Amino acid sequence: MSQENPTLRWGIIGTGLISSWFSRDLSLARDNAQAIHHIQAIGSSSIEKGTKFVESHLPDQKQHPTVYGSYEEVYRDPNVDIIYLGVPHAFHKQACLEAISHGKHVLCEKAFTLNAREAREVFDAAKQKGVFVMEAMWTRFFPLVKTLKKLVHKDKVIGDVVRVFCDFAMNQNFDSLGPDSRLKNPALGAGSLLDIGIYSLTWGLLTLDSEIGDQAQKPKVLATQTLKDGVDVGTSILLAYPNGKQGILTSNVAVKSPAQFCRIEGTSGHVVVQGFVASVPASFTIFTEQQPEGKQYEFERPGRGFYWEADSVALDIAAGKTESDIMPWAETVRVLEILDEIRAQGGAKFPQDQEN
Ligand SMILES: NC(=O)C1=CN([C@@H]2O[C@H](COP(=O)(O)OP(=O)(O)OC[C@H]3O[C@@H](n4cnc5c(N)ncnc54)[C@H](OP(=O)(O)O)[C@@H]3O)[C@@H](O)[C@H]2O)C=CC1
Ligand SMILES: O=C1OC[C@@H](O)[C@H](O)[C@H]1O
Repeated sequence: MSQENPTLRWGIIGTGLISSWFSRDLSLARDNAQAIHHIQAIGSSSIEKGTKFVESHLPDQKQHPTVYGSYEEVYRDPNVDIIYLGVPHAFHKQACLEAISHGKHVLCEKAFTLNAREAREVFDAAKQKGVFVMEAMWTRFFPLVKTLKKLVHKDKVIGDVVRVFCDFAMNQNFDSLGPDSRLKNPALGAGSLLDIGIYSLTWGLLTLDSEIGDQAQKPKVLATQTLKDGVDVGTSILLAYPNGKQGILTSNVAVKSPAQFCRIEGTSGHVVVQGFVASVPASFTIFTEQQPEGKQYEFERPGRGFYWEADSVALDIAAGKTESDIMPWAETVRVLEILDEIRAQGGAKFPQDQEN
């Protein structure tokens, strides 16, 4: 690691599954790290839970993080540079606004907010405070994705992209979940779409178009959802682009997708992306007339791969930026506008949609 690598001091909010994955990855020793990450503080609903989190997931930290029994104390901690939000979607807007009001930078889990209106409110606040804010759509930061985008959009290895299929399905044992689960309670943003369908949509958007945010083309959106007690357990999306390209993108909480979760079809070949699920691509294979047997590209991924987005955030903040070029504010808003349209057509509603 070079001396010039920037250092970020993180305050982790919420001690559930994703915070454990993210914190462990930040603590991983890596050869090609581009930043130094310190977990400075943990914010939890109780000191006991926060302490247990540190013991379970960060036992080897040289300097143990400060554990707070509230989120607000983390926002107030002068030794914290950036807040990582690992709480259910429904709390993202309020937590972002509170962190920003204390002048903290924010990396907020996907889905960034419940709808596009909430996201605009957060970005307006970030703009006023001049702080960095980003949706933690970590998959976009995988080296695999960067390489794939170059091969598809710049080198045109499969000609012009015509169709993209992507599926993220996993059995979440929906029927056995309690009513307070974030995967079951509409007030917590439950449903396959914001939890996992957002990845299928992401693969469609980044492979059907080389541009993102305001520069991207605006596809027509057609969608249907299967609802159980008002929660979508399955969503199917068709993105229809003005020039005829189509994305067929799906999510489901009752079955598991096969490992080949994405196929990108072009005028002179196709690419298959493989991985355990669509959030964690591991390799892809390019099939062309010249290589009908396929050429596979594999990528190393020590730990889980959350450090790629974290390094990118650290470099952006060190450069004085308030948003990422890879996941800019306009792209987060665009994704949420599409998710809003899908829900309007499919029928999944959140109580917060009614708020002004
Ligand atoms: N990038 C990725 O791969 C993944 C991203 N996620 C995203 O992370 C977020 C959190 O998901 P996940 O970690 O699975 O959720 P968990 O239920 O495992 O943890 C959420 C944590 O948020 C805090 N919390 C505050 N209020 C509530 C509430 N009313 N109900 C439940 N938890 C509450 C709790 O921490 P405490 O008690 O300590 O305050 C809880 O442990 C979601 O937005 C999800 O989309 C999730 C999994 C993977
Ligand atoms: O982002 C996610 O990816 C992995 C899933 O297990 C999880 O439910 C989801 O939030």
